[in-house]
Amino acid sequence: MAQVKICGLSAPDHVAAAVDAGARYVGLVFFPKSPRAVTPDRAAALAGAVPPGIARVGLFVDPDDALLQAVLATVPLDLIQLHGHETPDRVAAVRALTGLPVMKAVGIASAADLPALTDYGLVADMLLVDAKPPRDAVLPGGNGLAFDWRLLVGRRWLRPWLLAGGLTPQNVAEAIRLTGAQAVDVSSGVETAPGLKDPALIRDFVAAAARAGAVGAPR
Ligand SMILES: O=C(O)c1ccccc1N[C@@H]1O[C@H](COP(=O)(O)O)[C@@H](O)[C@H]1O
Repeated sequence: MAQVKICGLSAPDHVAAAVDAGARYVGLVFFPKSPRAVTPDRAAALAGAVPPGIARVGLFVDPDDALLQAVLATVPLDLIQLHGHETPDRVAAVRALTGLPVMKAVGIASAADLPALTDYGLVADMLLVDAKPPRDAVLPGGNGLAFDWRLLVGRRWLRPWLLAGGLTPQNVAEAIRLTGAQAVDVSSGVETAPGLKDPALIRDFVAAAARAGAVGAPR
């Protein structure tokens, strides 16, 4: 059964929908340019409504130490997601600073992007294999863009990984079947407008991922 992360939750009913549907991870975005961004106070209230056993993931884009410390002083997080241009050294530094496991996102557009997953696997606790954003994109992720999943066939990395990028209730089963992903991450694909999560789409997504994972090739 594939595990699911629902990212970009910004309202209590989004969190309730993700929890009720069976998500294993919930994501809170601390990147001001995102339509899903939350303040630390709002995030603290949302994180407080997440039951034990579901990981609260804080998503950051090239954060400085001050931002990480300010958020962590207010918001109980279980995992840090780095979704910018953080170097391997910076990933290691964020782990040391926060004392939390770090998931590093790597953007994929072609086979030339795959070695970065090996490099980051040496320092991160988890990997997020996402679509590479277009050059002029405002957001480095959360754009609803998929990549060619066939690039991942037969690949293995040092760390547990999640597949992301343009996943939807309609395509997640095929993505899992092709890549063998044991965990998937979604934001735009369970929204009716940027930042507006839809409980029915969240339910459909988790159900589709669970069904696909039950018959998919585990790794
Ligand atoms: O969701 C955002 O707003 C976001 C902002 C900045 C960096 C990453 C962001 N989201 C992450 O991107 C993946 C893919 O999103 P999508 O499903 O294609 O919309 C998502 O899973 C988030 O982890």
